[in-house]
Amino acid sequence: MSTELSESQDLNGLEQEENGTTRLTDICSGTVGSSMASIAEYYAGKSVLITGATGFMGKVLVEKLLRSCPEVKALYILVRPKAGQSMQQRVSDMMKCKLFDRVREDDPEFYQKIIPISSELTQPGLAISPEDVEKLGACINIVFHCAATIRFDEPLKHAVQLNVLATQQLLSLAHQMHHLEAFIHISTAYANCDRKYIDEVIYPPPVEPKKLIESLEWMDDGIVRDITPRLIGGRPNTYTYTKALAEYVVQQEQHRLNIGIIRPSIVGASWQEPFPGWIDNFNGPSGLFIAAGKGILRTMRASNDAVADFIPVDVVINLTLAAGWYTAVHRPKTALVYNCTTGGINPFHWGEVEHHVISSFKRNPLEQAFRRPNANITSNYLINQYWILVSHKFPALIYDLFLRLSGQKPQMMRIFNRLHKAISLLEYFSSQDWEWNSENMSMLMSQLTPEDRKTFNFDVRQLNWPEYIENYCIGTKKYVLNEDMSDIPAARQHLRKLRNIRYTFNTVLVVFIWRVFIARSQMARNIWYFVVSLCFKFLSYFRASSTLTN
Ligand SMILES: CCCCCCCCCCCCCCCCCC(=O)SCCNC(=O)CCNC(=O)[C@H](O)C(C)(C)COP(=O)(O)OP(=O)(O)OC[C@H]1O[C@@H](n2cnc3c(N)ncnc32)[C@H](O)[C@@H]1OP(=O)(O)O
Ligand SMILES: NC(=O)C1=CN([C@@H]2O[C@H](COP(=O)(O)OP(=O)(O)OC[C@H]3O[C@@H](n4cnc5c(N)ncnc54)[C@H](OP(=O)(O)O)[C@@H]3O)[C@@H](O)[C@H]2O)C=CC1
Repeated sequence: MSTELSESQDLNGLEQEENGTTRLTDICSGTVGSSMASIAEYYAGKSVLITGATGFMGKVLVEKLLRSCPEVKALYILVRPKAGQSMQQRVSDMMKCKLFDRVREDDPEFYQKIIPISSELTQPGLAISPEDVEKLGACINIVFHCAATIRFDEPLKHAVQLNVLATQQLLSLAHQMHHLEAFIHISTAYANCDRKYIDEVIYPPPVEPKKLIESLEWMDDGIVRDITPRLIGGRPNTYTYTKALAEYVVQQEQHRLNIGIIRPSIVGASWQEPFPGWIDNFNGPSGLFIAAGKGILRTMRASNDAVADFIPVDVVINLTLAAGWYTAVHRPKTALVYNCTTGGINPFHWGEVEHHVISSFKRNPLEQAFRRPNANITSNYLINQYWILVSHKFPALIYDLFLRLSGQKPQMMRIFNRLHKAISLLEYFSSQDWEWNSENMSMLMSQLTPEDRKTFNFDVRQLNWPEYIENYCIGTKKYVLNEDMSDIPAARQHLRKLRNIRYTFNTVLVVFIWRVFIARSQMARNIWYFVVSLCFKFLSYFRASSTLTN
């Protein structure tokens, strides 16, 4: 099929818009796209460098590459020793993980393709040995940079060190790679959350990163802590601030490297691959889902009608691999940004999240729940404070009292304090709406062959949210909490016990309040006698009518 290209479009299928946005244009679908190698063919024989491979998204990336691009030559992963475990021990533990079951089935020797490289990203030169630098320089074809600190309460200095400086150092390393074809940087859709409409462009940075890095070098931690709120301005935390700076740092290299930037929104459990519901951490909404499932989280500030922009981890990874392929094959002149979001295509709202999470945990309860799952979200500050008092603090107090009386250590108040800290950091994202342009994601899809569209599916129009949330909740039970599905009948029984305790407690409370009331008020006594005599009259009427009919 031949298609004429307009003057504003180059042969790579890229279009530079007036506002600086670089777009993939659908005009090259069926021209360049059909004449190219498929994604798996492209990765065949390639050596890939991955940072953050031990993290949530990194692991899924490694798994997908090994499973769907079986001819890939080698995956070099930058890993540090951690928590008393050596680098080798960590990598071998990672490969035993259930996530790799399908790859293991296909190729039991898959681990031979994974080559760990010792690296601590906060150190000069990323603490990579000169021999390893040479090795990487000689063989790497594609870099996927996933590593970051994703903590919302990270001190600014450390967040800059890891999210900005390490990115800069990785780019320097990339310059030494003689066969590099693409550098893919994982950012976040919230890097520019101080804006309501977010296009697929790199916005001017809040501060020149070089100047900030120089200033932070001489400032002590106290000064940095004091000026952090002023520096981050409209952003809620150091994470989004430093991710925005990192994008700018990456963009500076766009004329020397082929760059793609992926901006996922709230990354959740897997949708389809390697199996539905894979999740292995408490980050983002997962910890709150679990807290709701355990009956601990009862109230939270969120806007029912705001879009909950979840994106399944397998969708992000499929898009990332497709973007790696596209960047390497088409070598765009400027960095391409992919907003990897669902809100504009297949919106789902926080009110719906609440409904489906709670009903899912009622069907598939977690073990040893504190109370029956029942959480309400509200955008009203006062209502939320009221429920925090009644449904969080009061039960925690009673339970801790019970623990104390039975000679155990109180713990519920501590758990609630941690929950409230997490909520205070997350509420910003659940209380408002953003609009992302995700045209590059749709356009990239149009560049794939029908086969690749299936193997590297990132078409979120097909996502059925209730089903996804159900699998997500089951995933938190199975893979985060390591609970057995065969225990569900016992967990249901436990919920019934909790319901009976609640009924009994409520009845005792009502009788108690009523007794106190009756003792103090003549009017309450009169109402009480009236209700009791009415009941007696009813009873005698029924007795009489049943005697007559007999
Ligand atoms: C039904 C209603 C539902 C409504 C739901 C509404 C949900 C709204 C959610 C909005 C989410 C918005 C996310 C926005 C994401 C932006 C996207 C990104 O780019 S950014 C990417 C997203 N980035 C983020 O999401 C980062 C956000 N998280 C943070 O910044 C921090 O975790 C923290 C500050 C919240 C808590 O810090 P701290 O108190 O210091 O606690 P640590 O973390 O250090 O954990 C200590 C230990 O406790 C363990 N554990 C944790 N939770 C639980 C739990 N629930 N249980 C049991 N255990 C739990 C944990 O495993 C750890 O164990 P170990 O390893 O020691 O053995
Ligand atoms: N999860 C989400 O909701 C979203 C994530 N993102 C982005 O996706 C990327 C991956 O996130 P995710 O997988 O969830 O994060 P994780 O926290 O699960 O993983 C972070 C990875 O970075 C590595 N890392 C952190 N510090 C260092 C260090 N000093 N030296 C070497 N390696 C280090 C970690 O290694 P180690 O195991 O040794 O700690 C880990 O492999 C990040 O760039 C994040 O900004 C974007 C949007 C949403």
